[in-house]
Order: sequence, then structure tokens, then C-alpha cells
Amino acid sequence: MRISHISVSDKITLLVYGCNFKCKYCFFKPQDCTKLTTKCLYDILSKIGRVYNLSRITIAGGEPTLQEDLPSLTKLLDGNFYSILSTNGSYLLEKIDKLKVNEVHVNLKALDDKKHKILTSQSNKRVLEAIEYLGENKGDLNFKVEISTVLIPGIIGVSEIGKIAKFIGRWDLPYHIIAHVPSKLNMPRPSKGIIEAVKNISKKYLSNVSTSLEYRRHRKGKKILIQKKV
Ligand SMILES: C[S@@+](CC[C@H](N)C(=O)[O-])C[C@H]1O[C@@H](n2cnc3c(N)ncnc32)[C@H](O)[C@@H]1O
Ligand code: SF4
Repeated sequence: MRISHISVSDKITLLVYGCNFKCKYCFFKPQDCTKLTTKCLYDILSKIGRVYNLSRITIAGGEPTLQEDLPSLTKLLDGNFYSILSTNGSYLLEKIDKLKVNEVHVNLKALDDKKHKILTSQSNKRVLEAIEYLGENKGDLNFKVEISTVLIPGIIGVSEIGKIAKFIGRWDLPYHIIAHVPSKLNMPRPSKGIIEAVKNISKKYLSNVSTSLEYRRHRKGKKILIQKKV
């Protein structure tokens, strides 16, 4: 597997190297790419888990579903860690039957494909297909699902998030609204008032809506760089 680094906070976050999107606002800053076998990576994660007394792991990046050996890593983690896959959704359907995770979080950047292309350089067609699959098979999945969107007032604001909530409202999937953290894109953090307004609009269509005000899904942690190359 191609790894950028590992971060430790209230959980372990594995940040894989490489992504097929080029999101204009992305705060991920990749380190050098290190290639590890899944067994070697699992041993490193287990050791970190023991040292920091942590058993939750988020697999993010970068885009984890681009890694061919993601399913075999999730099999090793299964039963030993509570694992969450954080994905842009574009290659999720190719891997979904082979994954052994506890939760899948799909981040939908925009419902409007023009906006999506401007923001990410790619169409959202495959992302929407993946969400549709998760919705249609909601009762039969052996992992929890969450859809999320980054709120960037003026770009992805009340109107776009309302449309996303209506779309995922067809299946009443849990929805998390992420407040934009200024990084590459020179746009401010949304105010508490805007976050609450967007939450209230989403609640018209969905029974389970949360925001970064209650919990930050991707928080900064202690960075651990991996030296070993195979
Ligand atoms: C860095 S991405 C990695 C996983 C996957 N590629 C994805 O997009 O979901 C993890 C999460 O961070 C979010 N994110 C990226 N840049 C952000 C920013 N500047 N502010 C807030 N959230 C951001 C993404 O939208 C995504 O939900
Ligand atoms: S898909 Fe995820 S990792 Fe890739 S550029 Fe977008 S936010 Fe960053």
C-alpha cells in the first residue's frame, strides 16, 4: 500500500498517498510516498494502537479506494480495530464487496456536476452511483454509512447543501456537514449561524444530521512518518 503518513489524535488516521480528485480546498498535505505490504502496515498500526491505547482507525488520505490492497488491509483490521473508511466515493463500488470495515463515510463535494467538476476536476457521476447503491441496499449492508459535504459559503452553501440533503433524503442516510477549514482556498471558516442554518435546512429531508459544531471528523493529530520502504 502507498502511504503518506499516520496521524494520532483520539483515534489513528492512516493517510494514504495519491488521489484522483484535485479539490481546490483540500487540506491534505502529502508527505513522501512509502510503500508497505499490508502485513507490515498492520503491524505498525497495531503497535501504535498499543502505545497510544487506541482501537479506532480512520483510513483517509488521499483517496484510499485507489489502493488495490485496501480490502486485504481491512481484513487484517477486522475484529482488532473499529475501522472507518473516508472516501470521495468515486471508486467505492469497485471495492465494496471486498471491504471489511465498520463505517463508510462518503464525502459528496457537490450535487451539481458543473460545480463538482470546477471544485474537484472530476465528474460526480460515479459518486452519485455509489451513494445510490448505499441507499438502495441500506438494510443489507454490514457497515454504517455516512454522507458528508464541506460547507464553503459562497461556493457550497445553503442552496447546494439543501439539494444534497433532498437527494440523500430518498434513503434518509445520516448526513454530516463539515465546516470548511481555510487551507489552499482563501475562503473563511463558516460562521456558527450559517452552519446551524444549513443543518436546519437539511433536517427538512433527513432525520440524522450532524455538523462540525458537535464533532470534527478530521482533526489535526500528532504526525507519525513511516521510514521503512519495501
Ligand atoms: C482529505 S479527505 C480524504 C478522504 C477522501 N479523499 C475524501 O475526499 O473524502 C478527508 C475529508 O476531509 C475533507 N476536507 C478536505 N479539505 C478540507 C478543508 N479545507 N476543510 C474541511 N474539510 C476538508 C474532505 O472533504 C473529506 O471529507
Ligand atoms: S478527494 Fe479527498 S483527498 Fe482528494 S483532493 Fe479531494 S478532499 Fe483531498
